[in-house]
Amino acid sequence: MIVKICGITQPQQAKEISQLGANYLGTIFYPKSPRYVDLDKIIEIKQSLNESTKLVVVVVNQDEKTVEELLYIADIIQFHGDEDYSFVKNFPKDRVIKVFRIKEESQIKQMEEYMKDDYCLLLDTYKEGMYGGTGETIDIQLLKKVLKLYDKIIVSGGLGLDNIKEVLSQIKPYGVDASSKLEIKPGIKDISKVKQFIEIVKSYESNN
Ligand SMILES: O=C(O)c1ccccc1NCC(=O)[C@H](O)[C@H](O)COP(=O)(O)O
Repeated sequence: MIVKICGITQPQQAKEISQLGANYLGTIFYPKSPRYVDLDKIIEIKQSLNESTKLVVVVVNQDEKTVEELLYIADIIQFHGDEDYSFVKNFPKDRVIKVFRIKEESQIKQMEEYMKDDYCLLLDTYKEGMYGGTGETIDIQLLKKVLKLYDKIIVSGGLGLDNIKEVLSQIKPYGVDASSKLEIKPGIKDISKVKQFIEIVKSYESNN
């Protein structure tokens, strides 16, 4: 099971979290986010990672040229905005995570073309006026309906030490993603919480 720790802003923390065994490490290339990092910082963070940790750069409605440039640095681009399939299909699908902020079952239809083409999807909490990093727990019942249809799903949205065991007792996703509940303040992770989160997920995976 993939463990993605997102919203990293400091190279030193990136190094520590990479060494703790995170599979993916996310950086936010979206200026309105309190976790925003610019290209220079993303490069510094990339240089801090060990070989086994992939760098994910999160974008929101970014232009095609910028995404192409980001792909020289990022291992994976996470489309967290309103990007449609016609835009997303321009990029190598093994280096793409497409996000759906889920609020109703009717959205499943929009996922179908991505499912057909074996994209990795990330399902996040829907919150009006926010693209991500809400800290609010995702609708588990709706999540279960999607997981019945497709495996390659990273689950996100308000995951933390208070709920990860309960969530994993109900679902076995392709991956999990966490950000704000593992922070001291936006963009600054609580390394002890991150360590515990990764240990819980990895031990759950090996015992089930
Ligand atoms: O984290 C942000 O500030 C953010 C802002 C805008 C778009 C995406 C953002 N985060 C992307 C992620 O993948 C987060 O990990 C995901 O939304 C879950 O966040 P949280 O509920 O805080 O764990």
